[in-house]
Amino acid sequence: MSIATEQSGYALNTGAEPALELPGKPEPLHMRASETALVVVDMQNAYSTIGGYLDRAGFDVSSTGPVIRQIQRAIAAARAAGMPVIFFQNGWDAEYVEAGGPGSPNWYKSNALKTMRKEPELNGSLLAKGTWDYDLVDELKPQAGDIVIPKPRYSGFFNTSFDSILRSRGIRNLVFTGIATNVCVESTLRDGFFLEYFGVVLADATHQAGPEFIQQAALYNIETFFGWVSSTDDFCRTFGEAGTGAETGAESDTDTVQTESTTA
Ligand SMILES: C/C(=C/NC(N)=O)C(=O)O
Repeated sequence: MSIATEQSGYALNTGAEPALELPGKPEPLHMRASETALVVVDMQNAYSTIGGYLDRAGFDVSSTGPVIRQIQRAIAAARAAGMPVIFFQNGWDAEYVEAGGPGSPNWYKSNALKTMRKEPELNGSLLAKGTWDYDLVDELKPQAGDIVIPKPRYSGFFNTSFDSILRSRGIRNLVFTGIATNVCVESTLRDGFFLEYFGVVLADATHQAGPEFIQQAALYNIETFFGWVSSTDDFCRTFGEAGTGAETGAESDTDTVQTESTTA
């Protein structure tokens, strides 16, 4: 069985662009580049660099290097195919107002907030806008034409402009990369599922927060209940590998769409 995500009579689709088959589990998907976005979830120092939040909170981030390289390849392919690349950046204002206080479950469940309460000297340094921890990693800087969306909670749909950005562009398919598979990637893909978006994870371009079996559990959940699982190779082969990805590290804020986050 295969799934065709194109809709007949869709306003922004002239029908001239063929739907391409992306291999995946439990079955391949048929999608047009013009109806698809590559989503790069929270590739910040906090989540993938030694000394960042996850590392300080006791999670293993020692094997995120290959994930960064796969994301570079996926970004290069998406840009070459004319597909929007949407970067999420997770975190809050410097005073943590957006994180929510004791009236918010986030105050109790965020391991960043918990770590800072345990080690007060870290206060202000984890996931705060304007800090190294909040910054996207050097290898994955947005370029002109990319979209950057700050988000205050695990799901990229919550209190952000994500849904409006997607709907205004006629995007129906979301191809996910980033960290962490079992937290922000899965949360965003799940919310997208409820909003009728087709979500695909490139397994080797994601990394979990927790032991390796958590990665497998998240992928099982996605493949079985909420979406599809594919690979960077398949994505690049389907949409056209473009270069090595080395050029994706070049920083350029010109023309990058930086959307506002709302206060939690
Ligand atoms: C644990 C965690 C995960 N974030 C993410 N980007 O998946 C956090 O933000 O505390």
